[in-house]
Amino acid sequence: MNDDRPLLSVTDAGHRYGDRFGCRNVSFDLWPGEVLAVVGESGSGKSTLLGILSQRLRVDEGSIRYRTARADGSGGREGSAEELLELSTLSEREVRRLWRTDWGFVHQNAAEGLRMHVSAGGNVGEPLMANGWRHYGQIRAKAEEWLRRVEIPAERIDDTPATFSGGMRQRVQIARNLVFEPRLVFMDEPTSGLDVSVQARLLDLIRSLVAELGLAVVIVTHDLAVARLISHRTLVMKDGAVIESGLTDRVLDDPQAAYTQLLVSSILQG
Ligand SMILES: Nc1ncnc2c1ncn2[C@@H]1O[C@H](COP(=O)(O)OP(=O)(O)OP(=O)(O)O)[C@@H](O)[C@H]1O
Repeated sequence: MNDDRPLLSVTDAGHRYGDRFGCRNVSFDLWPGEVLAVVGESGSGKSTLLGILSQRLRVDEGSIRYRTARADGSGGREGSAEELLELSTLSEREVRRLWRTDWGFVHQNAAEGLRMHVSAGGNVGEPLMANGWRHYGQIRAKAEEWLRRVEIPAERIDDTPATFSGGMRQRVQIARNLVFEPRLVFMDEPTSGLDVSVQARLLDLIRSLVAELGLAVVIVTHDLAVARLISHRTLVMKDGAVIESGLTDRVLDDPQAAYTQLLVSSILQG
């Protein structure tokens, strides 16, 4: 993999709801292996930004380019064939292919990212089948391996996520999203709503898997502690615009924008 060029290049991107912008003039590059946190208060445009990056929402302004390693169509996976895709020009089929081979999405609500009444093993095996795996034993072995990696006890492989705790569901969701070796993973508040101790363990797990696999991640969170723990760089959003960005430690330890200073100090005051 050529790591010297960004995987994702966002230039002045925006999305409009009617005549109002949900986010606007957003620019950044994301490299393989890099975790970018998007923080800001409710209504600041975080979900809208995640929406246009992941092609769930239309890009009304600007450009989002993604560097894929795999040639489109019926051909094999000549990993060396790289292609720079302008997301707004892709067909639905091309976007679906990216979801199958390149992109993962970890939702806040596990029910959106999992099939709650399919076994944990089935949830993790499905993306492999979508990528052409046919041999049942191999699929099952890979699902077992991934459930182990996310610390789900082997004896729970045939149980459904509906019977799991919140933390376990998120871990299955992570396994389902990483098993096919994506290059870019979107995460929308993946740890909120969980107990603090469960949250800390899950963040640790995410951090180690992301480092091990060299994934690029865009994580939306309203929790600066999450950004601190997991991200290399942080974008701070307010009223649909990026008001500050930089290395996470710099942004949180030495915030330049008055709004970021306020965010950081409100956390310090508890
Ligand atoms: N479907 C929609 N229709 C109209 N306006 C919307 C819609 N979704 C979001 N907005 C508006 O766009 C702006 C950004 O919202 P967005 O949901 O992206 O913020 P957010 O930072 O993700 O908030 P939260 O943390 O509460 O999810 C807000 O002003 C919001 O009211």
